[in-house]
Amino acid sequence: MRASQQDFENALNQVKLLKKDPGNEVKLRLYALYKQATDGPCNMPKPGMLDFVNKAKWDAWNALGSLPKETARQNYVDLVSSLSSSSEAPSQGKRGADEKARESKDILVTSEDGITKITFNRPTKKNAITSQMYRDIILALKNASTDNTVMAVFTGTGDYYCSGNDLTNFTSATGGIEEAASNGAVLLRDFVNSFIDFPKPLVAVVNGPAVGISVTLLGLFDGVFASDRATFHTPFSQLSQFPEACSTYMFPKIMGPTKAAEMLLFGKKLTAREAWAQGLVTEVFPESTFETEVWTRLKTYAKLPPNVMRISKELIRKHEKQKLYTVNAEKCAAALERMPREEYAKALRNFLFRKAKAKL
Ligand SMILES: CCCC/C=C/CC(=O)SCCNC(=O)CCNC(=O)[C@H](O)C(C)(C)COP(=O)(O)OP(=O)(O)OC[C@H]1O[C@@H](n2cnc3c(N)ncnc32)[C@H](O)[C@@H]1OP(=O)(O)O
Repeated sequence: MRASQQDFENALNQVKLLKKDPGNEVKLRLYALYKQATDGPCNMPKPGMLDFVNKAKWDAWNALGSLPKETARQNYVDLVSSLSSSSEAPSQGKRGADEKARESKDILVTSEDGITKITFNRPTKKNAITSQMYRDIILALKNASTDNTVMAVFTGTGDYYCSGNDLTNFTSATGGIEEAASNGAVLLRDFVNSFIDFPKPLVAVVNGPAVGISVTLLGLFDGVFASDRATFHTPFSQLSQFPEACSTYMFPKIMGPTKAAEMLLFGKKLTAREAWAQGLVTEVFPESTFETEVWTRLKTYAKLPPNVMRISKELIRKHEKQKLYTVNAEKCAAALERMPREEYAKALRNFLFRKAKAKL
């Protein structure tokens, strides 16, 4: 099958997220194929002998002669796909071997009655998600995809469901904010893809306030059961960040564009009942009976025929999957290229030093 314009655009985003520098030779080839696919055969005057960089680029493009645009586009997509898989394969192999045995204290994974329960378990930090927790969740979902789990359920320990990304995650990166942004973008892409790909029913038991990525992800869940104590807050503009987890696509679909903008642009915090009225939450329960009622319900659902639920989910998700990957890759690329670094750094400083300021 020929690569479409959309495949080409996905590949352009994919290149920005490569974990390893592919080297000059490959970069020249990518440049040449890109130019051929977009502008056609080389039409630039030859640079002078001493203009080494532009001369090398011109040579690579010119060498493609009259290769048709469509073929160049296909070759570009194929080359990026081979680079993406070769840069990911070794680390995934390694991860599979040593992470399986890892005990995670901040993400608890238990299995009972066909339900794999994945618990944010860092209550002293309101269950903020560290880089390791992202990796633990990717692994937990991968395992639950293939073992005898019927459904996976997320919940939190303590008074919060989850306070979102740990804002100190990338402040200690040795390579500064650029390295932090690049590592964060790759981790985020893999993390969100693991929710897009999860093949079985996925449910959130929102026991308390939810912030940031723990809210945006809910658009990818099949059921969201909330205590009436829960709130839903996405303060992205306040933090100089862009909404992630495909929420720019899913939230307008779920609640309509103006209500989605109220959350994602203006950071309006919703009560559980408001979130239910917008369609983000399936059902709200009184705090006093929340745990008993929800878990009784989920145990009943987990007795439904697993294969039928899996195939139904596949039929529901199938037409959206490619779109979701694209939206996810776009957001990660935007975080790398378009995030206003100064404003973000200022928002982080405000959070990190807020307690000291409050004492003044
Ligand atoms: C690679 C993937 C990148 C994905 C990006 C995702 C984007 C997001 O998720 S954006 C959302 C980020 N989250 C926030 O902005 C919330 C920040 N936290 C707060 O506003 C408040 O802590 C709170 C409203 C959640 C709770 O306030 P409260 O006064 O009740 O408690 P605190 O004393 O503030 O918190 C207790 C303790 O927990 C630490 N903490 C809470 N949330 C976070 C967090 N998100 N990151 C890091 N640390 C957090 C807080 O600093 C306190 O720690 P100390 O007791 O050590 O001071």
